[in-house]
Amino acid sequence: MKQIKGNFVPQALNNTSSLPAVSASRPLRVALFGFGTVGSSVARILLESHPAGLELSHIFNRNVARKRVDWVPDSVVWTENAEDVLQASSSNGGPDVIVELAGGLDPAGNWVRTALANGKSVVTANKKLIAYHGLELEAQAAAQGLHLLYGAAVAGGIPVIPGLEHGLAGDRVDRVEGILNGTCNFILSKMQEGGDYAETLAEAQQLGYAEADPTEDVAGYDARAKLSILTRLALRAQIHPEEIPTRSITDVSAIDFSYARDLNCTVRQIARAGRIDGELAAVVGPMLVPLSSPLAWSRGTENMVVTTGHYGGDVVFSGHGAGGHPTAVAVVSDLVGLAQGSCRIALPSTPAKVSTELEVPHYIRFTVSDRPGIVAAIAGALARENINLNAILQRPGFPLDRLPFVITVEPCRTSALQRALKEIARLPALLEPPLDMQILEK
Ligand SMILES: NC(=O)C1=CN([C@@H]2O[C@H](COP(=O)(O)OP(=O)(O)OC[C@H]3O[C@@H](n4cnc5c(N)ncnc54)[C@H](OP(=O)(O)O)[C@@H]3O)[C@@H](O)[C@H]2O)C=CC1
Ligand SMILES: N[C@@H](CC=O)C(=O)O
Repeated sequence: MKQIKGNFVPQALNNTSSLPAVSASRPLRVALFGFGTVGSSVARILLESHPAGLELSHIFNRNVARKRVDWVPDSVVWTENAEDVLQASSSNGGPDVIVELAGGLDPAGNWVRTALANGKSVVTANKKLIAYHGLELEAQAAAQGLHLLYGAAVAGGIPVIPGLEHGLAGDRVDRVEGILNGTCNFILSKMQEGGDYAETLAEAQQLGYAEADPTEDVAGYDARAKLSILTRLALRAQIHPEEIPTRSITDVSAIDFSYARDLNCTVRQIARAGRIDGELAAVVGPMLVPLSSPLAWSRGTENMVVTTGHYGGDVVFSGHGAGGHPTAVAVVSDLVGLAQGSCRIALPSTPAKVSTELEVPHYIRFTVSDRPGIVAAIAGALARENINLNAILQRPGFPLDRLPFVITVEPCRTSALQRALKEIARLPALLEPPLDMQILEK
């Protein structure tokens, strides 16, 4: 496996930009839209490191007065009027580049469209916007000889997007799999050590890792947006994020870590997509990860992406996938690329449909009011779908009126397992729907 860690600036391949480059008479003027966790870190790096060819000129945010900080020089314009900045001509003191760091589809999408329409290139970390409207926005940018860069949109500070575009364009990637949400990894890796779900989520919010609405993180919507971007760039298949079957981590509890440990595994939120028998399969959710897998070693906000290429084999990208400074590094790297006149490699992609059929082993946790015949009834429902049991695990010490136990099954088709679980869910002894998680095989 080849390891790529940290961040790198893509090599300039050609220069079709209509932007002034570093060698031009003045630096690129940069306007930040959004001065929150990532926006303030981008400002810090621009002002502390002074990357060549870049000048922070504007900061836009709603209710901007409360955002002012003394470490930003007086030359920077603070404003709460987005239109003024977007319409300001760059030949008359207006910005050359808009850095969108507010998040969400609207009004961020409109700012990006207006910026491009007014001749300004855009850098963004907004995975939701890119997952839902990236193709349209890239076409708008290209039509005007401008750039739309979003290296921070997947896996925060890890250069996965530049790595796919500049490092793996020569391969045919058949599979992409990994940990794409820092908040979920922060929560699950702390739960593995005995931490409490709600307390850890609150901590992730306080540290600026979570989305403005943390449901985006825990329900898997953030990871599925990132997976759809990766699927387009790595597998060259355009899929709508909402087509990806997605499961929340909220149903995972402490007992699942105990049973996972008995199986030499832990639990992580995994996003995976691949071509299987000519079909494109994609899924996001909590899964059992063998302790021997590098994915199990990730802690806190670490993300990890493993791509499998037809010619080059596995490549692993790892690092911090959330947090102001790591994410800002990716944003500033895009800006440095713009200032140096580098441009993205266009990776062609075509529309695809997501197959929901996978053939993988599963972990299923049942919570029952104990009575004779439950295991036989469950085994019968699985057998009717031709699903083979692998193991039955029952830890002692739980009350009989609320008993959690686990069955693992051999690789089986998703649709067959869903039919069996539907039948099992009707058993009167079941106190809650079974929790079903895929088990990663390596
Ligand atoms: N945080 C992270 O680790 C990562 C974040 N990202 C992405 O980066 C982007 C920014 O994230 P982050 O910095 O964490 O978010 P924050 O919520 O910390 O910052 C967003 C900023 O934008 C402002 N803002 C939001 N909506 C508007 C609006 N309609 N008008 C004016 N100002 C607005 C907010 O103002 P106010 O204070 O009033 O809410 C806030 O200052 C998002 O797209 C996120 O998904 C990507 C990778 C990692
Ligand atoms: N909320 C996201 C931030 C980075 O994309 C995460 O936790 O990964």
